Amino acid sequence: METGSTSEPLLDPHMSSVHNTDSPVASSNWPSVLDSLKFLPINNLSSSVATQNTVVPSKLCLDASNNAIVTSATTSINIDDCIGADITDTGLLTIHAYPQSAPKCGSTSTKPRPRTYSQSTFQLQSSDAGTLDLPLCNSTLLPLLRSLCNPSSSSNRKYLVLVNPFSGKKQGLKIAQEIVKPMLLQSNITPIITPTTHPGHATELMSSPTLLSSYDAIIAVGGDGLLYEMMQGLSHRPDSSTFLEQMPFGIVPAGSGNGLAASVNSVADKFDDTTSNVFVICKNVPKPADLSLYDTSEGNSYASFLSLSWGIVADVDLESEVLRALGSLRFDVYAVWRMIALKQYRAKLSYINCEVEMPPIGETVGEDWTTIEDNFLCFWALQTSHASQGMHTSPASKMDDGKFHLYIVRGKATRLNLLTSFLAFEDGSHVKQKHMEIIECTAFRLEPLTDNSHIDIDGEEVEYGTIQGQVKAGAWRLFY
Ligand SMILES: Nc1ncnc2c1ncn2[C@@H]1O[C@H](COP(=O)(O)OP(=O)(O)OP(=O)(O)O)[C@@H](O)[C@H]1O
Repeated sequence: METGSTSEPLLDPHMSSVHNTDSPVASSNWPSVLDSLKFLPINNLSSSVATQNTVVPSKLCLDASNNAIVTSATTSINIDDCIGADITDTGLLTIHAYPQSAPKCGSTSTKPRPRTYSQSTFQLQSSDAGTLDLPLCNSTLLPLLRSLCNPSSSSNRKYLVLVNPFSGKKQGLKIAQEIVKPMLLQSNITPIITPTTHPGHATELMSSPTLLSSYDAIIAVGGDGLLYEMMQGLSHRPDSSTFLEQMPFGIVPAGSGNGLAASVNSVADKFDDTTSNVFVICKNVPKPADLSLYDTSEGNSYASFLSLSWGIVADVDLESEVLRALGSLRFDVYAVWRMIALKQYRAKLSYINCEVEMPPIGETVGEDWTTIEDNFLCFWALQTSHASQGMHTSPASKMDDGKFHLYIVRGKATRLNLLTSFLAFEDGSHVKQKHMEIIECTAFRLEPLTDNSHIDIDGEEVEYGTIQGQVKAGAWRLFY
């Protein structure tokens, strides 16, 4: 709870105008029930009886100029931090908020800070000492507060929360039970927590014909691999494109890479932690995000939301599986080893940067495509800003720009060049390095001419050989 607001609150719940009046019910939209209510702040529920005699009841108002709910001369709650509200049978009103922690003393940094739970509870009372009209509070005050927290929310929402219990350090179920569930409940959303029981389970679940009618959103608690499995099921549904346009998705990080979760926090300007990802979901604003579709020479197709890598990045990602117990440290340890035992990878790369009908994979690309054949060390096609937590690999990527950004290091670069790039991925400064080529395109085809690597889509290995991909701009809806 933030304190310190002493100004007289303004009273327009839709914040469209300023009402210069002493009356707490200045707008016709503001429910008249507020006229008949007093709000007794209760900071500590266990001492509520004692405090009722000493705390002065106040009115509840909206301070439009500060975007805050004001409940006394000294107490205001920033609406942007609120995710929900509820009223108990005994008339206790609780507003659930996740304000950012206070900046360190003397700090001028504008970087996002972690959010922690702040509960503001009030005993509702009738202002004329009569009986509290609880049904009226529930039908007027509560919907108003909930709509302030989540303007586009509806009641009775049910979210499927799919959890991979074996992601990363195997914390998925704990995160779902201890962070996701309470925050969704505070937002008046019913979570249906469903653990996966085997690899491929998420793909199977996403083909269910009743998904759309059963849930209002689907939340993945795991690594990028869980969402990748879900996406393969979703992209092969007969109603795939309409389903993806209608169903909102959320990501909660519990894996070792968590590239999409980090990208979401980055574009939402949130501190990169689990609470921020769930907070973004609770604020309930799904937006269009890009998907890409890949075809392989073996006739398979894959949907992807994050990246395709070949060369050293794919080798590090896939071969480091043996070090899974190290969590995200496995990538650093294995990257050092791969740089010592450096390999050259040869390929033909073709790309185009406009809307295009993809040629069949066995046919040559059109004349308007650019083609290069060379030795490479690194080839990384990125769609989002972060390939994993702490790796700002594609600062120029937007969630819905309809583009791949190809990050390429050719074979003539040195070990030192490569090392400086890997170190610079953390803050995104590799984009300034001479040996790092960046190509923006809407589609590309990669034809490996050596068989000494892997192809990795969103962290998962696919068959090795010619592969081509095209971005489908804004093809799915994601909370970010
Ligand atoms: N119940 C399960 N038991 C064993 N493996 C599972 C289960 N559910 C899913 N998996 C597999 O776990 C693999 C890894 O999943 P996930 O991506 O969630 O975690 P991660 O690899 O640690 O994270 P990241 O992809 O971000 O690096 C997936 O390929 C999936 O097939």
